[in-house]
Amino acid sequence: MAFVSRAVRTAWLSPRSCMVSKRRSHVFRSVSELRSHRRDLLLAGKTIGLVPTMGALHAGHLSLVRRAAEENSHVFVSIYINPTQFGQNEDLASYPKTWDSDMALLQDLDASLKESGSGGRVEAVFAPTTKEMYPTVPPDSSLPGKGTFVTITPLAGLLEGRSRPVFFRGVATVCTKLFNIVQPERVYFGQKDVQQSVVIKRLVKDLHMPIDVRIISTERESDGLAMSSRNVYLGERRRAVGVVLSRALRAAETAYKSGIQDRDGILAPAHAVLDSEAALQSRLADDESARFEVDYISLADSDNLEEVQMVKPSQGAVLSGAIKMLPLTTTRTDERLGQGEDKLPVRLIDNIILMPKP
Ligand SMILES: Nc1ncnc2c1ncn2[C@@H]1O[C@H](COP(=O)(O)OP(=O)(O)OP(=O)(O)O)[C@@H](O)[C@H]1O
Ligand SMILES: CC(C)(CO)[C@@H](O)C(=O)[O-]
Ligand code: BAL
Repeated sequence: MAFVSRAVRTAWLSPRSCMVSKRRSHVFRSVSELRSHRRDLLLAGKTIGLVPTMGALHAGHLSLVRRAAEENSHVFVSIYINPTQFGQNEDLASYPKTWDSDMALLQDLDASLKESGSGGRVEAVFAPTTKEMYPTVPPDSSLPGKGTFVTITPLAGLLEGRSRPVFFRGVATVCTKLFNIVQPERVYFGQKDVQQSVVIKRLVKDLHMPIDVRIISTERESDGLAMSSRNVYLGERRRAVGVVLSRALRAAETAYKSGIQDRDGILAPAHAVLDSEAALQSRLADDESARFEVDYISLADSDNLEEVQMVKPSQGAVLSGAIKMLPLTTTRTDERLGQGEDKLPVRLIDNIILMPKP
């Protein structure tokens, strides 16, 4: 049954929460209420797994929550679209918000955890206001920017950081805040955002945070596209072409698995897949093509994400990439468009870990 704390809290309002078989869970908006509840749980000997998210939940997020429930008695999910990680020309304003379905998904998952009778529960959602998260000065996405920030160099400037210069400063800062507020035993992040996972591990190590960082494998659509909240921007045409990134990385992985260790030998098949798809799209008419730009294809060291020329079989490496699906210039009335009618560019990222070989 639900833990009763002194904290003021809001029961989830979905009609499903009225069903007897479901447990009451809590939504915290303020730091002080959450802390009070967390203290009670600590005194009761409970363990907390935190899953930080920006909402618009999908099966990838749920796999993190499920793992957290296997390893902790209580799971906290944060839902907060953090402004400081969005550059000034990025999609902060249009980032998908699906609060009701997020709550329903978490509640259904909690009900199935209860039914299975094993593991922890989805205890609480932390959905703070921006004033609560940035109490002193309004969040700033400019460089150098005003505020209290956590920066991790040079790691945060590589790969994603080259195209999104404030991204990891924002992520490291907001995660430090979340970790300080929730004080979880364990935190759960997705492999899909591989550089983010390396940044978080570094943050926890360098700032001596007593937290275990767990990285959970990427959930994919049946054709291989990595699930992502931003996929809702992809209508059917861009969605079909977007899988090219995953195909390209798989081709490179196949080369590695066949025994190739040098950078060019591993990456050439990935570039061949991307070039051939780009050529195909450029031959199609504007109302049939979905064009994209390749930001990077990287073969890097798994600890510091510096590019490598050779993969040492004993160490493996990280193969990662990013492409930008360009807005459609001409749409047809007979096609299904994405959120925003395919007028927004969409950045897709993906990666594969090249495992060390025995
Ligand atoms: N397909 C996935 N499989 C496993 N974990 C995922 C997947 N997608 C996202 N995550 C993880 O969920 C957490 C929250 O991510 P976030 O809310 O930004 O969702 P997202 O799908 O990555 O959205 P975005 O489109 O912003 O990249 C992160 O740790 C992220 O790595
Ligand atoms: C970790 C995170 C919740 C920080 O805002 C975000 O970057 C995300 O959802 O991956
Ligand atoms: N999934 C990482 C959050 C972002 O891209 O802003």
